[in-house]
Amino acid sequence: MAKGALLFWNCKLNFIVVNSISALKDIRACIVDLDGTLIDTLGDFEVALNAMMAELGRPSVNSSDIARWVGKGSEHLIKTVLLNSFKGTEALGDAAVEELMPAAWKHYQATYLRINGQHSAVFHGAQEGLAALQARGLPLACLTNKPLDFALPLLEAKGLSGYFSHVFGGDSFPRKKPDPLPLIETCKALGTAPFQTLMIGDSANDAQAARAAGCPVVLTTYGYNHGEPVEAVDADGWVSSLVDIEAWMGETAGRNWKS
Ligand SMILES: O=C(O)COP(=O)(O)O
Ligand SMILES: [Mg+2]
Repeated sequence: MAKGALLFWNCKLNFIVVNSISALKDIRACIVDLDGTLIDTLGDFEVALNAMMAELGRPSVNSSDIARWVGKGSEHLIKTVLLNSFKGTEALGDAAVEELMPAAWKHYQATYLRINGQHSAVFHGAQEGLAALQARGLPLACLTNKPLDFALPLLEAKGLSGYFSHVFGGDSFPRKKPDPLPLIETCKALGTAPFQTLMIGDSANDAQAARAAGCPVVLTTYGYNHGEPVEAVDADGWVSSLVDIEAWMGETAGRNWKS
């Protein structure tokens, strides 16, 4: 977190930390990440990955490791889990993992699609936060590294689909976050310039992609940031609940900030 950042507490004791108020002045649309920002999906990942590991005769994986590895899409997650699976001292090398990938993906996808959303929960304040941004007239897009076939039914099952004019997944564009391409393409779909389009995410992936695309970025303090403190990531601000973001935009006039 930058020195001189401003800290604002609201009456519900959520908090907001702001590095750059000017970055949030001209926001005309928002891009919202999914896993770790809107929905706590660790339970779904754990069930799908462990069903896959059982099918492949590999040891199970725990949710704290998954929290460190999630965020760069399914293929990256499956490979990381396989590369870090040990039977005693026996580990899988890169070639063995590559060979297992088609079967691993088939098992993972089958279970994920079957249990999608059953072990996941919308984060406190996320739905209210989307509603407040929508009520302000801001078009919203969901941009996740999750495959689109996983993201669409999950948003539907959790009652969040209606907030988004567009939903893009990790397979919607040739490259995923932290590459800026998905953000640039999402801005085009929203019809706003990157500097007018706020990225709301939970990890360095979202922030790096936003910086490279020229979008302002706010991060949540509660998601999955590869096991690293999210406050150390280069961003324009941090929130403990999405419910506060809309108020924060209004807050740039007549604000009640504390240093
Ligand atoms: O890597 C994933 O599957 C999900 O990542 P997200 O944080 O971009 O939604
Ligand atoms: Mg995320």
